[in-house]
Amino acid sequence: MSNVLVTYFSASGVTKGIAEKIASENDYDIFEIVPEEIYTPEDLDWTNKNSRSTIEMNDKSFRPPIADTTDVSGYDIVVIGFPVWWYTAPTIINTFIESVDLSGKAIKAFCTSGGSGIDKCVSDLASTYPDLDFKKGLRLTGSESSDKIKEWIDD
Ligand SMILES: Cc1cc2nc3c(=O)[nH]c(=O)nc-3n(C[C@H](O)[C@H](O)[C@H](O)COP(=O)(O)O)c2cc1C
Repeated sequence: MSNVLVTYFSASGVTKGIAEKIASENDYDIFEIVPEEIYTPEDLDWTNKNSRSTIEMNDKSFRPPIADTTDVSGYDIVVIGFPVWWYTAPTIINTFIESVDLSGKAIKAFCTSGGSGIDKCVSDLASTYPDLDFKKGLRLTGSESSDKIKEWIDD
């Protein structure tokens, strides 16, 4: 049996609900990636080119500071959940990835979104971190069966 850690970032609660469900149903440990400065609804306004999220996502080298990190050394599989922002993972996911040692671990990314898929998110992360082992990702809406999610994690 593999040791699984579920990590996630969630700005408005959707990803959080799904991550908590995955962790509680399977008895996995869970870690929330919390920004040092919480995103306000104004920060998340993607229709405003001057909002915090728009400005941040226009500079893919920016790393939004996180309040805390965690020890991933005891896990074989690290799940990373996030909302899609501008067709990819929010850069706070990069902050987290760079704060831990994920080498040798199977990384399983899942996203929630308004419709955008996970594949570009995973390929963007894989090209930024070519030495890490990103497995096939999954876009979740909350209506998927627990079995389907478990199968994806165990695959
Ligand atoms: C700044 C920003 C950019 C977004 N960009 C996309 C996008 O490119 N494609 C998409 O389908 N949804 C996009 N969304 C919608 C979110 O991915 C979706 O609402 C997600 O489920 C929110 O998750 P959360 O509540 O865990 O933060 C965006 C939302 C925000 C705030």
